[in-house]
This record gives sequence, C-alpha cells and structure tokens, in this order.
Amino acid sequence: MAMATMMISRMMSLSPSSSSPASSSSTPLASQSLSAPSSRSSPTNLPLRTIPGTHGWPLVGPISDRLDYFWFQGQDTFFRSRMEKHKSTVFRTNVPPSFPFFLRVNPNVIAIVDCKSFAHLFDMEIVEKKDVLVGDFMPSVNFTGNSRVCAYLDTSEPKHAQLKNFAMDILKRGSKVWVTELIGNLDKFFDTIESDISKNGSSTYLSHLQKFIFNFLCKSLVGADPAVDADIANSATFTLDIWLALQLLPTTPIRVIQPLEEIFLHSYTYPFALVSGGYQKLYNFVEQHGKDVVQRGEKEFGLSKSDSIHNLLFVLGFNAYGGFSIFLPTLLAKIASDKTGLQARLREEVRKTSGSTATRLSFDSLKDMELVNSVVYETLRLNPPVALQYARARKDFQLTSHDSIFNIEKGELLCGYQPLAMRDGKIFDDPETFKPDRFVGNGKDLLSYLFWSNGPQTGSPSESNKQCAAKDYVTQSASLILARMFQRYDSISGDSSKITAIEKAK
Ligand code: HEM
Repeated sequence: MAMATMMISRMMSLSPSSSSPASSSSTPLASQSLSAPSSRSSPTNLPLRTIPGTHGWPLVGPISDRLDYFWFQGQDTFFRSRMEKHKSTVFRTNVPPSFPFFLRVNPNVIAIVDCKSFAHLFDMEIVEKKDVLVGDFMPSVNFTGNSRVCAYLDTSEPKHAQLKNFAMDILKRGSKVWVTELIGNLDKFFDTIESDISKNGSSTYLSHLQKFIFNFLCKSLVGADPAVDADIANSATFTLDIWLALQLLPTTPIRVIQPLEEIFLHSYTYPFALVSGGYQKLYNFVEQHGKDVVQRGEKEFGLSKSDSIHNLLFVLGFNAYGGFSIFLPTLLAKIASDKTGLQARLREEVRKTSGSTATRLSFDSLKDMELVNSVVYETLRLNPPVALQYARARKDFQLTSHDSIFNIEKGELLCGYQPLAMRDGKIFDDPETFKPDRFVGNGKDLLSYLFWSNGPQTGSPSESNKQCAAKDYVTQSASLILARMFQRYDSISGDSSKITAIEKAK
C-alpha cells in the first residue's frame, strides 16, 4: 500500500525545488497591465529563431535523456538545465519512455517552459489532443474496458463532446450534495487524526486522506455510498492506487531505488491482469449502486452502458481521486508547516466570515475568503498536480514565446512543463516564492495565467476545449477544506505525510 501511494503521489511529479525562474525579468507583466494569454497575439518585431536543442542520435539520444530524466537529474533539473543551456524556453529534447521495449513510442518532443508559449497548448485550432494525455505513450485501453475515455479524445472526435458533457453533468448533479459530503467526510478524517494523535502522538495521514477523498467523491459523482459494500469500502483506494500506478509507471519519475527502477519499473508496461479483479469489483459496484448516473449517460448522452461506467470510473478514479491524492497532501503540508503567521491570518478570515464550527459552509461562503482562495491558487501555481501537458501540432504554425518566434511543423509533439511555466518571472513577481496574497485584490488578474487545469483559471471548460471539467470544483473544494480546518482548529502542525499536533478552536 505504501508503495502504491508513493507511486501515486509522484505519478505526475510533485513540486520542483530548485531556483532559477522560467524567464527572468526585472519587470514582470504582473506589474504592467495584463491581458488574457493568447497564442495568437504575436508581436511582429520578435526574431524568428530555429528551435534549439536536439533529439540526438537514434536510440542513444533518447536513452541518455531518459537516464537524465529518471535518474541523474530528475524531472525539474532536466527541464531547467536544458532551458539554461539553450537560453530558450522552447527547445527540443526527448522524454521517456523509450528504447529498448517501447519501440513504437516516439520520445522526441518540443519542450515549452514559459507561460506565454504554454498558452498555445490550449488553442484547439492549432493543436490536437488525441491519445497524448501522458505523451506519445498511451497506457493500454485494457485499463479502461477497451474504450478510449474522454481524457484521451481530441475535440474533433464527436465522442469527446458526448463524454465531456456527461462529465460536466455528473458534476452538476453532484453539486447538490458536494459540500455536505465533503464536510461530513472531512470531519471523519479530522476525527481520525485527532484519535491517532491522542493514541500515538502523531498521525500518518495519507491513507486516511485517500479514504476521505474516495468516499466523498463516490457519493458526489456516482451517487453511491461505499459503505453499502464492505469489500469496496475496504479495498477501493488500494485498487485505484495500483490501477493508477500500473498505467503511469513508464512515465513516472521515482528516484528512490535506482538502478532497479530503470530495469524493473521504467523498461516495460505492466499488464492490466494485475488489477483486473479489483477493477471488475469497482465496475460491478458502479453498475449496481450508481444506476441513476449510468442511466443518464445512456439516455441523455447516447452512451452505451459500459462506456458510461468506464468513463465514470476514469473520472472518479483517475481524474478526481488521482488529482486530489496529489494536490491535497501538498496543500496540507503548506499550511501545517507554515511558520510565517499564515495560519493566524487564515483563521481570522474564516472566523470573520463563517463563524464557528457550527456554521454551515457552502460554496457561497467562499466569496468573502480572499486569502483562503489565494492560498489555494498559489499552491496550485507552485505545485501544479499534473506537471506535464502534451499536445500535437494540428497544422504548421508559429509559436511565440516572450522573446522569439518558432516554426512548428504539423505532427510535432509539444510538451509543456508546468512547474517552470508557472514560475515565469515575466508574469509572476518573485516567482519562486510562495506569496499567500498573490491572488488577492488586483492579484486576481493573474488568474488568467494560472494553468493547473490545462487552461486559464478564468476559462470555462467545455466540449470545445480540453480544460479540466472540474476546474472550479477543485479550487472551491480545497478552499472549503481550509475553511473547515480553521473552523475546527486554532493551529495545526505537520508536513505532507504526518500531522503532529492540533490545537482545537477555543
Ligand atoms: C485536484 C484534482 C484535479 C486535477 C489536478 C485535475 C487536472 C486535470 C488536468 C490537468 C486535465 C487536462 C489533462 C490534459 O489534457 O493534459 C484534466 C482533465 C479532465 N478532468 Fe480534471 N483534475 C482534477 C479533478 C477532476 C475532477 C474532480 C473531475 C470530475 C469530473 C475531473 C474531470 C476531468 C475531465 C473529464 C477531464 C478531461 C477533459 C477533456 O477531455 O476535455 N477532474 N484534469
């Protein structure tokens, strides 16, 4: 279990820690007037530049880059060092998986690591997103019932609209119980932490957190209570951790047990058979207890029953459970380890707007919690839970960075590394620093440059784009978690795996 959890928490890579910003500039755009990012607002006076970098010799280039990426440098240094070497935020490189057992995967990409270039990845007229969720490599469709689920479909495929609308409908339907389920299950999570601390002096919370995430999402998205099936209640999070890890291992840096990782974890794909029993139990559970949602998929969105269930499971297990399992430990760690007085400021804002533990929270309560919301946005900026976004050029086009224009050819794979793009010094003042108030007041203008959801935070997910269907649910849920935390506690101490002390609200 610990192994699976570790794989998941690293599956799309956590926060970078080293220093230099994506682009340094003495005058960030943040202090100038800002307009929404657009891939087509190219000033004509920028120089046309050949994309620097190389894919190297066949086989040798990809293997050398793979070893740097997974072993010698790690993901963050891999992208930073190449950006510095080429003095460019757009460059050619290879990303794993690659030779010897991934013969049909092409590791050649054009890396993009500044905010302005990154915005091209959202322009569905110039890029396509077919089967590139995690790069040129695509996990076997056996993991999703032999069906290509929503996240792998391009917007030009008619089924994308059907499935995206289904996902947004699930959320809309779930919104009626979302806050109640979130707060109810969060309270159980906090009760467990309190009991662990009183028994053992601290609480190693990841497995408790994953239970909370799964239970609240299952009730909200599937309309089913895991408690009605003891087997699901006990084993669902373990099954999902393994299911996620098996799909993502070939692309996931771990950097704990090299060279064994290179030999055993990054050299071939693992078969679905290893998790098929557990996945089938989840399928049966959704079929039996999520009938209303599954039938909506069939009747309102023209899906087959099995497509409805496999897509529901992907949204629940991969998008939602996977995403929150990476994001929430980072958020909790940020708050629980803070020594700057941020907790006192958050507590004051929450209590001023929402009173004590007895006051019911709602999405509306968040309107007056500017600092709480800003802390959530700033955590997502510095630690985007999905670090890499890929897109393939739909046609030849010109990509504009802050200082150059590059010719991109139809079919080339663009690989956006978000942790660097979100530290772009031309957009964000003091980009490496966690500034809790960054998005307060006029700082809200910067939301059009916050890209964790595969689109600007000011954008709207729709059938015509590939932005996360739950863009607002994710940020609002995180804000509600912080609000509830400071309704219950005066202070909380810990890190991304342990809570060591809590002081109840007086
Ligand atoms: C912290 C939690 C979450 C994170 C970090 C996250 C992140 C993302 C990202 C980055 C993408 C775009 C991937 C790409 O194309 O490169 C995406 C897509 C998607 N997400 Fe989320 N997500 C989260 C939660 C959720 C939830 C709760 C749902 C529930 C409905 C959801 C549904 C989707 C769907 C359906 C797509 C595919 C959109 C499309 O194909 O047009 N996500 N998510």
